Amino acid sequence: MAIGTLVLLRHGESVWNAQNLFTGWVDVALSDKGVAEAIRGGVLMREAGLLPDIVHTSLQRRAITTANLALDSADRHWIPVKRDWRLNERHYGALQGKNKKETLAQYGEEQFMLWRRSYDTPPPPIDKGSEFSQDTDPRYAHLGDAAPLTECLKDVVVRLVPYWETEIVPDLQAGKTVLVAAHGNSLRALVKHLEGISDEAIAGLNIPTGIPLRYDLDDSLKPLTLGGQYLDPAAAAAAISAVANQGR
Ligand SMILES: O=C(O)[C@@H](CO)OP(=O)(O)O
Repeated sequence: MAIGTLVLLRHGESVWNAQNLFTGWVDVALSDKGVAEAIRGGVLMREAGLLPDIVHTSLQRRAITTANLALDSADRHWIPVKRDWRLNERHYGALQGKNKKETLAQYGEEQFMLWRRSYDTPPPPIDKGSEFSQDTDPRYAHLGDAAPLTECLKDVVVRLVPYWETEIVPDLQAGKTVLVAAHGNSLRALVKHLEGISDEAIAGLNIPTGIPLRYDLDDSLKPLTLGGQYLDPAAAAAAISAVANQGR
């Protein structure tokens, strides 16, 4: 059977995206704009005839709500769903809850970009028990000491690729159209793996909120079109530069 189609969807704008705060594992809701983006994402899928057979989401509200809204407007609200922490946003450590602009002003451009976009420099770990820590969150209790207190993108690749291989690839190999509703950095990690992007070049890749990104794959799961295809390329281009310039 031919390999199925992969559709990546970053959640719609969250209330913390709107306030320019580092978010990571903090479970914030979509903003009104994010709700509209999610609904439109589903309309774009429906108009493109790209109808998911199964959806994979993180354990975070902004991705789950986005998937629900998008699938509802695509009339695919009834498909099976799998959720896993491995699709979560990168844990942003002690930066969670901090304003990006203030962090840039306090630490300078080099440190700020090292924390945001370097492949292997994690922010300082979050203190357990602090306001924006998830160490007592029941949805991560099964992780025990393996629950991260901070992550760099490399850490996300390490936890995400096994989920890709064991849970998502079999769905694609069964010929399904697979929607992955996740986050800016977990999707950057997945695209890095899919396209074999170098540790340096991945710093320049940003993913916009709420615009489905289609990947057609060959038999060895390599993308037929590098970069995939956004269902609204003009909106994606504008939103990508806005993500890149956050903090400024
Ligand atoms: O704050 C976050 O969790 C992420 C995504 O919104 O931010 P950034 O793009 O700065 O990695």
